Amino acid sequence: MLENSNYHQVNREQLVDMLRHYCHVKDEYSHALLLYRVGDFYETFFQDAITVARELELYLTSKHGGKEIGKVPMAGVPHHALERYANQLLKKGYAVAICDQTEEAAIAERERRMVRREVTRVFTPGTLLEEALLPARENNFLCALILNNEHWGLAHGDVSTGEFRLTQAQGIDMLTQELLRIQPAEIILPVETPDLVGLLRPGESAGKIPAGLPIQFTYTLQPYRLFQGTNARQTLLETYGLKSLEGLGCDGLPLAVQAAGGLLGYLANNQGHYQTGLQLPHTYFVSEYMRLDQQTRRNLELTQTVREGAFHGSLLWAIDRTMTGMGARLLRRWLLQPLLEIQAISARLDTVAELVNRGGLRQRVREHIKQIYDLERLLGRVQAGTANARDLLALAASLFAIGRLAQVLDNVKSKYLQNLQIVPSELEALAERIRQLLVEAPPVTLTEGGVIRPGVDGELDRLKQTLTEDQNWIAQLEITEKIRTGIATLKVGFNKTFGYYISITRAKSEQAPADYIRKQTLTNEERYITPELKEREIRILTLQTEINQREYELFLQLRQAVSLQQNLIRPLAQKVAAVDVLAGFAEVAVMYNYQCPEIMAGRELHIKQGRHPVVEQLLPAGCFVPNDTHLGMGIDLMILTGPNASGKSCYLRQVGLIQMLAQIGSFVPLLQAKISICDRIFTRVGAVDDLATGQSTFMVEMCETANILHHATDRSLVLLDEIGRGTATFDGLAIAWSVAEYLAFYLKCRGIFATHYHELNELANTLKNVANYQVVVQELADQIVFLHQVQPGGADRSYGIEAGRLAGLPPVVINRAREIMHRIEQHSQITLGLQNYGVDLGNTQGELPLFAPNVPE
Ligand SMILES: Nc1ncnc2c1ncn2[C@@H]1O[C@H](COP(=O)(O)OP(=O)(O)OP(=O)(O)O)[C@@H](O)[C@H]1O
Repeated sequence: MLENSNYHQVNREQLVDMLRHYCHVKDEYSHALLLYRVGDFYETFFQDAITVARELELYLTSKHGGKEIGKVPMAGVPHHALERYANQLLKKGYAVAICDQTEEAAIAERERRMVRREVTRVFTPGTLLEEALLPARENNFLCALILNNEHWGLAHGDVSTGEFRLTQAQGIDMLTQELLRIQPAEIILPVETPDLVGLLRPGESAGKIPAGLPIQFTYTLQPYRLFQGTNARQTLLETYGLKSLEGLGCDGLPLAVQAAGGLLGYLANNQGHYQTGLQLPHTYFVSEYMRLDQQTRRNLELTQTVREGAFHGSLLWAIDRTMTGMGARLLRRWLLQPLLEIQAISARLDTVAELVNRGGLRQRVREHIKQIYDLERLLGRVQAGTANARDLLALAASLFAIGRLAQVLDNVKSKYLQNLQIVPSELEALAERIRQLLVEAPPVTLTEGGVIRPGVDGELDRLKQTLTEDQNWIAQLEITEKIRTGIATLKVGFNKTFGYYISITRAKSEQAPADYIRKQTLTNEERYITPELKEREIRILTLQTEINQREYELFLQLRQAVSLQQNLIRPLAQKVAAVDVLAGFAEVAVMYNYQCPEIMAGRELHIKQGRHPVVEQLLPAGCFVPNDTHLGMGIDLMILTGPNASGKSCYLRQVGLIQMLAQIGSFVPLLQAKISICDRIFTRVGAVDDLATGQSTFMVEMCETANILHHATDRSLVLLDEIGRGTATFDGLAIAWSVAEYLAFYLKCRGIFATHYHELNELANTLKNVANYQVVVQELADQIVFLHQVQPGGADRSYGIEAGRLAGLPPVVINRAREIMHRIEQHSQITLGLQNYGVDLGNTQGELPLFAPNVPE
């Protein structure tokens, strides 16, 4: 059977009709798995069957392919379980094309031909609209990317919400970081060679995509013509009915325009009758936001924890109190794109402050927001033509809820709240129209009637009136016929095959009047029709079809009316999302006693009694020990020492997270703060082998450190935890020392350097902008008590041996270690070198001093 797995190689002339058609469709959708409707199943054949059976753990069977051909592989899924199976395939990075029967099988059967089938939908990971396939609180982005040497253009859109953004910049590294921030479900790349067009699942793209791009995403290779300059520009202009691109802010960004054109072109080609509902694109620049590389996003555990990759325990988990999917998605974006402008941050902070100070207002705002559905996704379905009556009712209910929200905002002061004071009257009217038109609890399907209220459409009411009359006539028929025939057991019934009939028991069938036409004989009864009954029946069926059609028409008109207002609904949804996020910030601030930071230009970072936002929520209430931080005014670099598990890493991250929170416009976990804007936060935390790229722990550490030293500025915040641990002690110390020196002396960035090399405390003697801090512990006779307090001064020794003792190393090992330690300290060249290292760096201008090569005689 496996010899027939390649559909390209079978002789199509010899195939049975259906499989020939399958191959024909497959030619067009070769990049996707083709699920082909046959009766109650979606079947796959040839290689697709083998793949689907393997991926979904289905039974691989076979189908007769033709006399000369024999069996071909086949695997299928029941039609009602399509979404579930398609979802599994999509998660594994496949595209799935659905080829449906587009007419009643009975019609084709009657005409003795094959039932008509065509592809009605292509699911690709980045073009999903189906609610069941999408995570509610995260975006599902489709990216399009074009490279021109070092320059690149990037467009990303979410067809389920309508968001669409463009940018252009330089440098593959920056592009990679941007992709890692967006976490696209699918990336479209142009290729010149037509036979390469297709889909590369995660991990399959190595060597097939430009070097340096991350390979963990799904890439869809598409013909270059979609991206070609004039084509792309034309696609953009036509899609949005524009004359020029000037208003979009991307006119001078040819690569961004090409990427956007490529993305729209791909959607147009792939979405069958579904339309793209992407809103007008918004142009942004990476430089508008604080730059965070993937390493820092990961180390600060912004959206997931390092160890388990879990949401629980991440910063997002700690601060997300949003109540709508729109708010949750916006918060994620804000978190990964902290702001750089004081004014913009202050606008958010002012709103949070107002909602913190006015508790009643905050509660009312949140109450109303809770009643608002995911307007962005509802609108996405409206645009795609998949929204049903329930969706429109949810949309109307949301618009009403926004109206009520507007009313509680009548005397607010902050910008974000004022933005929601007025709901456009067109939208109020639209919500009213939806409510008046649709019944309260409509069915999911749209073509079987029962959707539109009585009294809203004269035509529909007239049809329904006639239908009722006919139905009443039939209901009466039983009574009148009983009287006419004198048969008390006479009944009027209905079945799908014969329609309405008059039923008389066999015993009484003799008494049937002459105008009764016998239709069916059963064991105990005879069934009849009369010409008039048949006529009424035809009328009823026709009326029912007309009513359903009219209802559907009215619904489509209503959906169209909603669609026409998308330019009013979308911005309103975004305003609601922003208030949802900010009201969530206020809620967190009140719950955990966060304070408003004073945001400043310059380099100052003053934190009084700062706390780690996540650890404090994970520890029992009141257990977290707050600590101060002062950087940027005299002291730029803190050398932080302290025993294992004393809290160094926690403190380091806490400072980074407070800085982050301030720049996304949230209150911060501390007593008082002055926080200056950072251009970037860099982190080097812990050591994890990067097995994926085959780098050792130490090499990963060095690469990350090199990246920091190349890119940090005096406006950056650098958080380093344990540099130089993965090599020999002396190498490690030497590297740690020179890195710290470079940061403080050359770069003058603000930073914290946590280390077990207490020798680094010597640096503070030579560099004025370096200060020593330690996390203090209390040493009792047989144990160390962790106080988690950060205090000025350096630890004069490390506590590694102590930690070993607490962990249960045998006493003989511990004692021997102490002895060795003592001897090393006495004879160490490092100690001697540091002791003799006497250049006053504080007075040195612009030159980095050299170590005195002070080897003892
Ligand atoms: N300020 C604090 N208040 C209360 N508990 C804290 C505080 N800081 C840290 N802890 C607790 O101490 C534990 C150890 O902290 P952390 O991992 O930061 O230590 P460390 O000094 O970096 O250790 P190592 O040097 O072994 O990496 C944390 O998991 C946390 O539960």
